[in-house]
Amino acid sequence: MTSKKKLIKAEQLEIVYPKRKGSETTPALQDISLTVEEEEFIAVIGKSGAGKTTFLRSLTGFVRPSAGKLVVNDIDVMRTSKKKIYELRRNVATIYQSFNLVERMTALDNALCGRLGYIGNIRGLLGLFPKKDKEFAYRTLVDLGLEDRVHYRVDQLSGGERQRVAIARALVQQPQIVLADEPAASLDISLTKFVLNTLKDLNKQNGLTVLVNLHDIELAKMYATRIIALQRGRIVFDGEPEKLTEDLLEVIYNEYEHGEASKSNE
Ligand SMILES: Nc1ncnc2c1ncn2[C@@H]1O[C@H](COP(=O)(O)OP(=O)(O)OP(=O)(O)O)[C@@H](O)[C@H]1O
Repeated sequence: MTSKKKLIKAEQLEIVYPKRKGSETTPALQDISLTVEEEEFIAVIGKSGAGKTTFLRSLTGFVRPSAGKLVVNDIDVMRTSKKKIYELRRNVATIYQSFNLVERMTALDNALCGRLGYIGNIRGLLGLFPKKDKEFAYRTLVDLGLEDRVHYRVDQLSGGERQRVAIARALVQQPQIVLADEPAASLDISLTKFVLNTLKDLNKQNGLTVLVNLHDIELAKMYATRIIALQRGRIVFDGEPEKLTEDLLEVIYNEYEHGEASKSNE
């Protein structure tokens, strides 16, 4: 049996954001040690502010770790050159909570942006994408149910349609890893499942590695083969979904309520 490639290796990773006026500096992430192998489908869960987005952003060098070690796709994110970071971002696509689309461009042109890492910004700005890239972007939008929206400007699309354009752009990139930050946020449940099914199919059929931040525990359990739970920047669970107990979920999601309750009982 061939062993799977380790795509992400984090060792005692710590991330501290610069201090804001009048606030204390507490690490957004601390003591994060984990390994992600190719073809995993991981859901990252935790309360708002637990560090989920920070973790995903660190994987493509958008947030710089303060301590520890982080290697993604054989690139040491903390010590590498800008050129290598761009190379990394070509192989690791991100679907953002806020989509990050170019509003005045069409769905097709936004999807084509997924090819920029391959042809360069200048050719991209001039729209000099190879025919096969254009066909691929078109097909991907059609597969995501946007056939009659391909030539619409993004600012004319609904939230769910924009989300699908953002997914198309990520898939057109043909990445090894997809990071999805709360892809369910602006979608109704049937569209959410459609998006997660799409990622799951690519995970199973093409070996795509997926890390997805999810608020919805039921969806996390339904789709992921591994769940990582964060609480105040630390990993409090990392394992198979069936091992995540109700008791632990209660601790992770109701910590503040319990804190308040215990204070009022003092
Ligand atoms: N740019 C920033 N500057 C300073 N602090 C930040 C910044 N971004 C996030 N934080 C802080 O880091 C912590 C983790 O935030 P993060 O956005 O990673 O959490 P999250 O689990 O993704 O939350 P949500 O589910 O609400 O998106 C929070 O305390 C947040 O206030």
